Amino acid sequence: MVKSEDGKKTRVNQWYLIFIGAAVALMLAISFVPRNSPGAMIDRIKSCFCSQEWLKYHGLVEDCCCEYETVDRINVEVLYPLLQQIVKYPFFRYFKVKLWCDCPFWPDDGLCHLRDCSVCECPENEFPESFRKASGTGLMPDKLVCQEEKPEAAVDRTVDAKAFKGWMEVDNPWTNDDETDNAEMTYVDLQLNPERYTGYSGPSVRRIWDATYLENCYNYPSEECQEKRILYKLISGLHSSISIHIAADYLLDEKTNTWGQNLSLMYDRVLKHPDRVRNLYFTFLFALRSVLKAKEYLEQADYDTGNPLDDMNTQLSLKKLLNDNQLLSACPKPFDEAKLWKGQSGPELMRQTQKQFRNISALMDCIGCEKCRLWGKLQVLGLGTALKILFSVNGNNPSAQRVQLQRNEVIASINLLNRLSESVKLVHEMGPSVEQMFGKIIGGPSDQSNHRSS
Ligand SMILES: Cc1cc2nc3c(=O)[nH]c(=O)nc-3n(C[C@H](O)[C@H](O)[C@H](O)COP(=O)(O)OP(=O)(O)OC[C@H]3O[C@@H](n4cnc5c(N)ncnc54)[C@H](O)[C@@H]3O)c2cc1C
Repeated sequence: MVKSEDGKKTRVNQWYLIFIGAAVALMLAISFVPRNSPGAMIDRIKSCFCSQEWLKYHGLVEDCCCEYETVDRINVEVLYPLLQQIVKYPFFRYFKVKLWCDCPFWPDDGLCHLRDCSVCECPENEFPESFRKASGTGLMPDKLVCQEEKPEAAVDRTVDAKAFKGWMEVDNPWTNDDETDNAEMTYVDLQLNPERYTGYSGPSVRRIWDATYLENCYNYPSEECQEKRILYKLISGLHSSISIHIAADYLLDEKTNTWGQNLSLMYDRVLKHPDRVRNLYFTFLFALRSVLKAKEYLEQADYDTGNPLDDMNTQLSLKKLLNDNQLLSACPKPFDEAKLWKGQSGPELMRQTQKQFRNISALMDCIGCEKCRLWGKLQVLGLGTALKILFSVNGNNPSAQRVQLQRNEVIASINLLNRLSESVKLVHEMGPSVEQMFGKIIGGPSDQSNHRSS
């Protein structure tokens, strides 16, 4: 009896010890999950996160006709998946761009004014025959380009030579570049050159952003005028999107070439500043409105690149996006352009703003990193095209002139919309937890212990 009582006690003690052991093991396991791994941290935070903070992004997006919650929903359910498909088709992959940097503002910069300051391309005889054929459309002349040294900043110029057919050539009054085909133009495959961290930083790029904000939008925020505010918000929204892409695809370890997310950078540059997040949503809705307004033109445009199946799918996917019931009923007019340029000073204000935006477009030629210049030019052309669509065409007046777009403008508009859609999705999905992590738990913006900032 006693023996069996003892045995019972021993068994109870054993179970007790096993239980304690398991609990200790579990606690140790939890504490050894890499605390600095962003994924692990986000999961831990998600479990105790209260979404109150994120409520600051709710209701109508300022100056727009659509709510934050609706934007997030239609983006995740409609826009993002369709745009991701569309930009991979040949028509939207190849962008024509002048990569030389002829900075018209500060020729003594030392970075950008020299045409022979960097990469030499392969001699013609080393270049595949099929690519050489495309040189008639401007593939090869850009032999020497300027850029800072980082290898990740260089543009990969490999293209599919079948993809080029002529389109209408009409000038865009909002942009600086002459978009017509000429010897300085290069075709670039955007899929080979993702917008991501390039290591481009320092005083030369600061000068460009400063010039963009200070010289062109210097009156903001005291400026009362809505039109000026809108130009500022477009640039700020684009800036947020560029920063989100840098943070989302960052070179975490140069030695091992490890790429990943830099959450502290995402927080410091964008999420910490609610106005920058709001401007991102604004710019997204502005770009979306312009694409929806050009629906008729986009549905009928010629997407022929010599790849019949891809070209048919390009048109079908675009039609699906432009006619999506969920999108059109949730957010029929994302932005109301008819409110602008009213009153006596309207036309003069429009001329001024157009000139300012052309300056911003010209500033892209001062960017001392090829890949940044490529995406800077594409997205500024996308914004210029949105401005052209919204303000050169009067949608309520059937006799008004129909919008005429160049092929490159269409490519820029859709790729810009896709970039903004990616950024909005990232901010929506990661914003609350990243904000909680860096704003509260770690102790604020100055904490850089997890990642190196550029
Ligand atoms: C057109 C363009 C494209 C670029 N593309 C790339 C790229 O693809 N990859 C890459 O690695 N680098 C790119 N860069 C460089 C990048 O944008 C930063 O300039 C660089 O990483 C240095 O960042 P920073 O910390 O100095 O802050 P920056 O981003 O340069 O910001 C400078 C200042 O502008 C203000 N500011 C910042 N964000 C906003 C905002 N959203 N709204 C209003 N004001 C703001 C702040 O006062 C900030 O201190 C690009 C630059 C330009 C001009």
